[in-house]
Amino acid sequence: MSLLSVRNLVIDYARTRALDGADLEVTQGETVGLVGESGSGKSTLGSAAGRLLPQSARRGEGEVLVAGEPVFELPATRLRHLRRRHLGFVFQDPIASLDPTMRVGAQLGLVLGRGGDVSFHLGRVRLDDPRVVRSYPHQLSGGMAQRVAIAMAMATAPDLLIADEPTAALDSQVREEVSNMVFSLAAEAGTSILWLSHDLPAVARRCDRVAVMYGGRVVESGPARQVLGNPAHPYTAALAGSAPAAAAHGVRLEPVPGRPPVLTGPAEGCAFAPRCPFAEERCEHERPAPVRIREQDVLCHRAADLEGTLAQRRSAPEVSA
Ligand SMILES: Nc1ncnc2c1ncn2[C@@H]1O[C@H](COP(=O)(O)OP(=O)(O)OP(=O)(O)O)[C@@H](O)[C@H]1O
Ligand code: NI
Repeated sequence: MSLLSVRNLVIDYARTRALDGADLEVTQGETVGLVGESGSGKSTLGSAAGRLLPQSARRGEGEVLVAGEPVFELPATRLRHLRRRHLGFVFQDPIASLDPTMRVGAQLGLVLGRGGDVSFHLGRVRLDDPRVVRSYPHQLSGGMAQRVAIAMAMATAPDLLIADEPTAALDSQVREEVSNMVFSLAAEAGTSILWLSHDLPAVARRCDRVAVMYGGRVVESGPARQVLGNPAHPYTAALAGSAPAAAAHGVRLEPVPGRPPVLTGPAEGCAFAPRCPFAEERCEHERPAPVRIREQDVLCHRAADLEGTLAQRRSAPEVSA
């Protein structure tokens, strides 16, 4: 069953078009990596799932269903219920997501409600030290604060956890530990994960499926190893081709020559066309409709012609970093 269903979602911030018709499905129990360069719309899509967008955001078209409920149409009480029962969020900056004026134990206690076992939930993220319960967020290291945030997000065993680069700000040793924690807690609870990330190798290792964003749309999605190992979209091929090198140097992905678009309205054609080595005339003027290539859903006019050629092209000079 589809737990999260995003259909043709259009989101604008004043003059910036952040989502330009994004589609995404997450089913029960699966882990989905959401990848793409900075500004491609990952955070906007993740936040839209809980209608947690900033005030300035406007939904133009499309819908978001969580457990079948239309998130943007719900009255406040049902929306609160949905967020509390079905969704969990963790963000990049754990300190900012915690209340600075409240001790950790008290915050977790609020989420758990009466009779909730605070030390049990802290124990699950290996923070059994009683001093943690009495600490204020700023007294914790980044890794500890993120574990508190994870304990809070997972305390209610949500159906879906949306994790927006929760390890990006952490040291590399802590990063692996925190990722392991999220994925094992979610597996135990049967929680699906939408994992927003720049770390392609980690997504390939951990996620069942991956969705690749470009210019506010999901341009390719499918089984993670298929999509990243045998891409059907030229953008995925470029991204996957340079990922290991980029990850090894600990830098954020900057894989494809040229700059990603900043849209101010609907893209006229394929947003990747100006950077695409395979673009034809129609790519500039016609918006690509989804096509199915093997196990992948792809937004590319040339996907069928290019089938089977992109995996080898990963080392070709025009698409590598
Ligand atoms: N609050 C905001 N106000 C105005 N524009 C915004 C706001 N948040 C995001 N944007 C713009 O919307 C587009 C999508 O941004 P978003 O943060 O969703 O991308 P992202 O893929 O999460 O990027 P990153 O990898 O850097 O986190 C970008 O052009 C960004 O500048
Ligand atoms: Ni983001």
